Amino acid sequence: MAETIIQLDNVSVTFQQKKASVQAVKDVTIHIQKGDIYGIVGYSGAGKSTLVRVINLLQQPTSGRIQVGDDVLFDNGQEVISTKTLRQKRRKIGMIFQHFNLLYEQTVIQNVGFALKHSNLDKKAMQAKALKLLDMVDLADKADAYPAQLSGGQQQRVAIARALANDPEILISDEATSALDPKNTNQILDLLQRLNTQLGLTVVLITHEMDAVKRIANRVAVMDDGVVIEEGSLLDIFTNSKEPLTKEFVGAEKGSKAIAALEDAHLAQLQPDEIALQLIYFGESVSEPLVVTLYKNFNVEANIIYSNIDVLGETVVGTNFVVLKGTDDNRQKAIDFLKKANVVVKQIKAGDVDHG
Ligand SMILES: Nc1ncnc2c1ncn2[C@@H]1O[C@H](COP(=O)(O)OP(=O)(O)OP(=O)(O)O)[C@@H](O)[C@H]1O
Repeated sequence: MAETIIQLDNVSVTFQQKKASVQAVKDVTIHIQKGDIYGIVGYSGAGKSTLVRVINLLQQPTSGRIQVGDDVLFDNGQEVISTKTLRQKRRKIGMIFQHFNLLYEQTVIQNVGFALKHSNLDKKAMQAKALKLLDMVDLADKADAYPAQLSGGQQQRVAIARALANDPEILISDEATSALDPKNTNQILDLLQRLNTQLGLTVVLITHEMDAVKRIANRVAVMDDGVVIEEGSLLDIFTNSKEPLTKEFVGAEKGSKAIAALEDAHLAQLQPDEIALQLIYFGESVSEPLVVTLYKNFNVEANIIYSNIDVLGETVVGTNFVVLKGTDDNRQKAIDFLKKANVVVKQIKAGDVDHG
């Protein structure tokens, strides 16, 4: 059974400034399961960084409850954990940022070793552990280099090795790929995914890039103006988003334009024996066999108006907008058949645009 590792309940953060107060986080509740790669998406200023900083109480909330693992850190407006336990707890929560925050006058291995200074390891064991961590991020050969001699992606990998020094259970990645080019971005994301699998590391991935989330996250929260406006599994968010901002992030706008075109071209002119549908399918089913099968088995013609294929993590997701033509009975049989084949079927009616 899934085990909740981060539990934020009704968390709010208000910054008091001289003249005004800023409510950066408003009554947010999210529960992150152990082993999740949990994406938090939103535009700049949405409150993402503030929200994740409350996880290890780098930011004190104004109200709400925070539990990490078995420990309640904050409740009823105050810290409910000793300073010592909080310090230990923080070591089990690694963080990486857009700017790598490395020590530039120290070598790569010294940078990683620095994070071990509170461990009980002697110098030799520290050295060995730092090297092992560098090996984990494929940088053992750069141990004696200086950060400035490394690419941005490599520097971020050093930061990841450092963040893993105290064997954390949670890694918070706050826009860690925002300063990197697409190739380095993907390498870092793939590394986070590998660490998630190999170490069972729970990853909280803050980003404004939906592509990053799409590549590795299994759950997603969308934030806007301090509020989590939508939350769900990656597939849900991509195939069944409700909020306009979520749709904007997942690029469903493209789909909605297709629906608009569909409306213009077809919806107004649908014949009594026609129906317009949006079909979403996962994995192997592809449009061609579908069209043939519907015709062969049910004597229903399927006219594909728009088709798109996306890759979400390991899953291929296809979206088709089609017009089915056939008798009422046969169309219904075709729809039943599609649903049985795990295709999500949504009817599109004029004036009732479902962006999906
Ligand atoms: N220490 C602070 N004092 C006052 N206001 C703050 C403070 N930190 C953040 N804010 C405000 O809180 C809001 C949320 O900021 P936050 O950095 O959490 O957003 P974000 O989604 O992480 O954006 P970004 O990616 O740009 O950092 C913003 O309006 C910001 O100006």
